[in-house]
Amino acid sequence: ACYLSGELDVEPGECIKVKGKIQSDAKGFAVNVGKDSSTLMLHFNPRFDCHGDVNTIVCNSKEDGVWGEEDRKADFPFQHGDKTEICISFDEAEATVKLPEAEFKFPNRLGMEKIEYLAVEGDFKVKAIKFS
Ligand SMILES: CCCO[C@@H]1O[C@H](CO)[C@@H](O[C@@H]2O[C@H](CO)[C@H](O)[C@H](OCc3cn(Cc4cccc(C#CCN)c4)nn3)[C@H]2O)[C@H](O)[C@H]1NC(C)=O
Repeated sequence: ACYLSGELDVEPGECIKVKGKIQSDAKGFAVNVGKDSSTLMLHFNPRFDCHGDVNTIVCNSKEDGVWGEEDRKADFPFQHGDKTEICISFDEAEATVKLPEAEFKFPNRLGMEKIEYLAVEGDFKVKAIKFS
């Protein structure tokens, strides 16, 4: 897992680019952004085969340690072993996850005004993280 926490200050309109490689035997991985590990604007969790889900992206928020309502996306633009770049940005209404060939939206349920915490977990090898 790779965590950057507490010292980030990503504001609306700015983006976090996480570049890396999905492991060839990946079961799943997650990119979490928010205030800290208990307060997440977005838990972006592509599942190849875990928790009973196959090739499904599960998104959720977390408020004071309590998960919100899950949002399962229709598209699954990932394959084992893929190199990819995940760009996360947000505004007062929603978070946007831009991938090379897909884009997902998730409501900014907590009305967060900045991202101070980033964590990448699971079967994803981080090559670079850029803020722009
Ligand atoms: C049908 C009745 C029951 O319903 C199920 O109930 C489960 C428990 O609530 C939910 O699952 C939880 O869902 C939550 C989002 O909502 C979260 O993803 C949370 O995981 C947090 C978490 C993150 N990490 C780190 C990490 C991340 C990714 C990869 C790895 C790896 C690896 C090495 N191969 C490790 N560890 N734990 C998950 O447990 C299911 O979706 C839900 N299913 C449905 C259909 O509703």
